[in-house]
Amino acid sequence: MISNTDWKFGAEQFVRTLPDKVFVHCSEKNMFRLTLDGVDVMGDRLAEEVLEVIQRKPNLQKISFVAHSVGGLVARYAIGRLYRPPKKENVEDSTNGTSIDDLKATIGGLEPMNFITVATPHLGSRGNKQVPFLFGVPAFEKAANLLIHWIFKRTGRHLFLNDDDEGQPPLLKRMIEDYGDCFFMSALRIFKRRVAYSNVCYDHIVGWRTSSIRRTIELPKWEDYINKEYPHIVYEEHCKACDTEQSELISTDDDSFDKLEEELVTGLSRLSWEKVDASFHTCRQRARALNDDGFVLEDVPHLTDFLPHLPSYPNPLHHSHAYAIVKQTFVGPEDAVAQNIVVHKDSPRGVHFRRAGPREKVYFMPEEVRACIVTCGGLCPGINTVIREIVCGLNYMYGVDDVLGILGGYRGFYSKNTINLTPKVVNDIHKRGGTFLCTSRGGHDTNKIVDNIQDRRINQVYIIGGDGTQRGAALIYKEVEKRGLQVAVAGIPKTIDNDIAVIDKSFGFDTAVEEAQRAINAAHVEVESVENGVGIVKLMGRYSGFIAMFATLASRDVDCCLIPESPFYLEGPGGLFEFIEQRIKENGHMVIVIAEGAGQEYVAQAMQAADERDASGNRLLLDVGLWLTQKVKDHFTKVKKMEINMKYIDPTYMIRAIPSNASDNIYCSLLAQSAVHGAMAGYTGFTVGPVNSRHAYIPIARVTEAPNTVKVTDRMWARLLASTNQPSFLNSNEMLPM
Ligand SMILES: Nc1ncnc2c1ncn2[C@@H]1O[C@H](COP(=O)(O)OP(=O)(O)O)[C@@H](O)[C@H]1O
Ligand SMILES: O=P(O)(O)OC[C@H]1O[C@](O)(COP(=O)(O)O)[C@@H](O)[C@@H]1O
Ligand SMILES: [Mg+2]
Repeated sequence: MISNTDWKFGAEQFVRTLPDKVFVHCSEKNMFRLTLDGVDVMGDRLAEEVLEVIQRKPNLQKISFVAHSVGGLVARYAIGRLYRPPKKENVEDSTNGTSIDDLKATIGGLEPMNFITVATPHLGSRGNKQVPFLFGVPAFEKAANLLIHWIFKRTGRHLFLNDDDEGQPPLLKRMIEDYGDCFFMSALRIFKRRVAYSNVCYDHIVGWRTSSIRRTIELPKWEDYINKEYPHIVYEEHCKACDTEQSELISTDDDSFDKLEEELVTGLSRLSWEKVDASFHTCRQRARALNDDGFVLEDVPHLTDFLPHLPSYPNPLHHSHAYAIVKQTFVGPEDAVAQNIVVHKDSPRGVHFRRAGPREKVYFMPEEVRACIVTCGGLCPGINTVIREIVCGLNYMYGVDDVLGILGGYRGFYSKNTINLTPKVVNDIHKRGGTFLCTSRGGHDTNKIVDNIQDRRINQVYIIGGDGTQRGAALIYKEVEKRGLQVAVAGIPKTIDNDIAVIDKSFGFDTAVEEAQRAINAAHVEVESVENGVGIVKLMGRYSGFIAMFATLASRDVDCCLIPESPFYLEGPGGLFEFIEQRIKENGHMVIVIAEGAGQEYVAQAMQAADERDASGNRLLLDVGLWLTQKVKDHFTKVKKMEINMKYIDPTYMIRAIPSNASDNIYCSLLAQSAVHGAMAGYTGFTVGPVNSRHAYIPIARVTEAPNTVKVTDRMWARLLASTNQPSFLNSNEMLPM
């Protein structure tokens, strides 16, 4: 849905692009309920408004119209009123004696240039699938025809072609001729270009045919068309003027044939039109849907979306000796990464993301780049590797040497201190855990951050952080776009919990799983060495139990794994106590791994704790490991009168604080390089990450809209249950009192 604000924004951008050359007036005379007054009444108002503007701005020479929806019809009516025919008294050309038009026809005295309509119902809206939300059901369309004037008043009658002012033909029919003192067609004809933009799908009010002035039988070959620059444009056609006589009208017995509609198509086709079909298939960012095979590109924004005249330069990698031998140095402009790689023979190709990597052209001169890096949220192994590789990647691959480290998370943007990051400064940091730049939660103020970006003349922002951080990055990108700044915003997803959607896994997760083995192993050694030993290991995982699940699967020493996604209960048949007893009897000991977010409601109940939040708004977790240890101990000593040896290990922060392992180090380097390539190539508002093992640029909203959680209905969880043979706690709905 395009709103008033969107148009105002577009107008501002247009003026910004051509300062002093254009004046844009956004019509104000037909707002709100005034839109119900009828196309003619609104057209008269618009004509008056245009004349007032022309009077106020005597230097104007040319005029163009950009009109949306019914506004396109109103504008067509208005130009019919504003048309000024060529002056009659033609001047005699003294050189060859021929007569020439000294003055051409005008629109209100100005030279007509572009007449652009966007989703305008040129053929009206009655029947024949012209209003998609009526689903093409004739009964609905007939009912709408009868009822429309109750809702949309006079405008409704005009759109449904059932107006008959004093026996005159419907207005839209009158508008395909010069009619009375309105020069509808003459006016439209004298514009240099007429352009009709239409939505191929997902426009529930104005169908594709009526907005693109086409007959049902005229289906364009969308599948053969590719627009590399604007992927949401799925077809463009220059239709020449076609002067068909009314008698030659195409006629058919088909029910859907509507004579009046046919007359409108024929009438308007007497003029040439540029027709542009757009598809915003997923309603997310830029996306392109090709009609036949269901290929969808969920694209990321590019700086040229809002700075169309940004110059580009050859990628310096053209001259890199390292890349000289690579067969394909640059990623192809059409390369995409499929989100789903398991498909059926006939299934649509589905969602794809733009493949990450270096591009032929870059939109920054290396010496003009001032980049900054910020790290936010909790720690995670590998952050320093990402920082190091952004700095080195920018420097070694693109010759950028101005990189600032923002200290202490988002709030570091407001502090005076930054640190200059050079390859030398960051040379060894990947060997250390934590973040060289420090981090924080909370303190995100979009406007203040973007003010600082502007003040410091930063033009590339690399933001390393989890879901909260990426939400903040999306706001920064939006504000940058609103201000029209040449600033690329790149997000690098970080979280030890692996709770970020779309990407295969987050960096540091592997390291965490590996490190968790040491704690599990310690617990196992401890409980094996005593009688009736029960070990509990708490691992991180606020909402997602991935670390617990993978650590359990990897270790094989774990008897039971508890995660937030799979509720458990303690007492009664199928409960945890029963299982512990059984395992102790069988093996003499047992090990439980519990993710910190599991069973929180029980702990909160037991401790009568209030719902507390951290500075970022994340729920503060209660210590479920401690609670469970106490519960198990109480149950066996007090109820079962059985001596057990409890060992509780909480290695959470120890795991998070270590440097990344070898495979995470490589992963972090690739992430950083992909981010650098993306920003240099002018992409912005993106998160980078591997999708089915290939790095891709993903719209930020896609990774933040829902967290990645363990699907207990997937085979992976079944594998875990099979490996531990623990209860599935599936009858947890019939939970017994704790
Ligand atoms: N919805 C949000 N909008 C803007 N900024 C946010 C949002 N959620 C979190 N942030 C900011 O992102 C940073 C890190 O968020 P947090 O949730 O603590 O960690 P993580 O990004 O690792 O999930 C904090 O500075 C916080 O203020
Ligand atoms: O104590 P802190 O530093 O606030 O962090 C604790 C939380 O951070 C996490 O590591 C997740 O951090 P993020 O939200 O930054 O990804 C959780 O596993 C844990 O619950
Ligand atoms: Mg988070």
